[in-house]
Amino acid sequence: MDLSGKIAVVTGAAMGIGKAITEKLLQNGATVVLLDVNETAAKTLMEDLSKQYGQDRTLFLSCNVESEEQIKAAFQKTVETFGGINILCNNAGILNESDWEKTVSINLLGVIRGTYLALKHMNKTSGGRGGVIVNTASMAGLGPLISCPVYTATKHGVVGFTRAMSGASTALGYGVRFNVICPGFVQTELLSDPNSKMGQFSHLVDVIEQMMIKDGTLNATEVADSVLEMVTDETKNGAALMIFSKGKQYITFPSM
Ligand SMILES: NC(=O)c1ccc[n+]([C@@H]2O[C@H](COP(=O)([O-])OP(=O)(O)OC[C@H]3O[C@@H](n4cnc5c(N)ncnc54)[C@H](O)[C@@H]3O)[C@@H](O)[C@H]2O)c1
Ligand SMILES: CC/C=C\C[C@H](O)/C=C/C=C\C=C\C=C\[C@@H](O)[C@@H](O)C/C=C\CCC(=O)O
Repeated sequence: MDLSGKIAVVTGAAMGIGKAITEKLLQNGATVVLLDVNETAAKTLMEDLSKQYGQDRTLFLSCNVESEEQIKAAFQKTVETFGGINILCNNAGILNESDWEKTVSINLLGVIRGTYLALKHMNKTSGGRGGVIVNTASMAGLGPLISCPVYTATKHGVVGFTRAMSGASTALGYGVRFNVICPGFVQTELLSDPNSKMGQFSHLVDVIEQMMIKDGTLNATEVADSVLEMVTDETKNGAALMIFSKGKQYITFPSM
């Protein structure tokens, strides 16, 4: 897929992996709509992006992925401004084992909500352009992080939802590809002060620290490179890509 003229929406775009995905898509010719709740970070980023790419290839909309109303409005504004949606990156996510219901609401329900609302504009059977949706899971979506059981559950859910949506989209002729990225540890705000995010499991923080020492960490740009691959490679549909400091691997799942 050539990204020139394509319209992308990225959630959680103001910082970390979402910011890197945004920059990567802009570098490759797309127009990007940034959705985030952190208006301060977003506005600072937008100043930089506008200088680098011009005013007409980016738009920031304050949007909480927990809100159906806010996502619906953001997608409507996107279509009104740029004519449609070709690419969606459901990236927004948190790690909070204390407020685990919020973690589920953002990490899993937010991905489902964003997908279903975007399909109203992307689904070819209802007048959409088709395109691709790439969801951000985690390596914790492939195997358990024992210090973060709810986070693990949300990311397993994102992997399963993405793969099922890929099958449904193909079977129903939506013209929309679905792929999921499963990064290891990435140097972002989410990884800061892990002890404060693990709630009743904070005594297990040393497990995480040992894993980070053993497995190393990625930078957000390395993750964004993999997102670009899954967006542009039109053979990728239903793919889950594990990304770790020593490389990346497409996951083969048991055939049902
Ligand atoms: N950092 C890691 O080690 C790592 C590894 C694998 C997967 N991930 C996943 O990558 C994604 C991005 O995380 P990150 O590491 O860049 O974290 P981050 O905290 O740096 O960035 C997350 C962004 O999402 C935004 N956000 C949070 N809640 C939101 C909401 N309700 N609505 C809209 N935006 C919201 C934040 O404001 C922030 O800009 C998450 O889904 C996370 O689970 C992170
Ligand atoms: C505090 C969590 C920080 C970030 C979450 C983010 O999504 C990053 C996840 C990175 C790696 C996840 C790895 C999951 C591995 C599982 O498959 C399993 O193998 C780990 C289980 C126990 C690890 C014990 C050990 O190997 O030492």
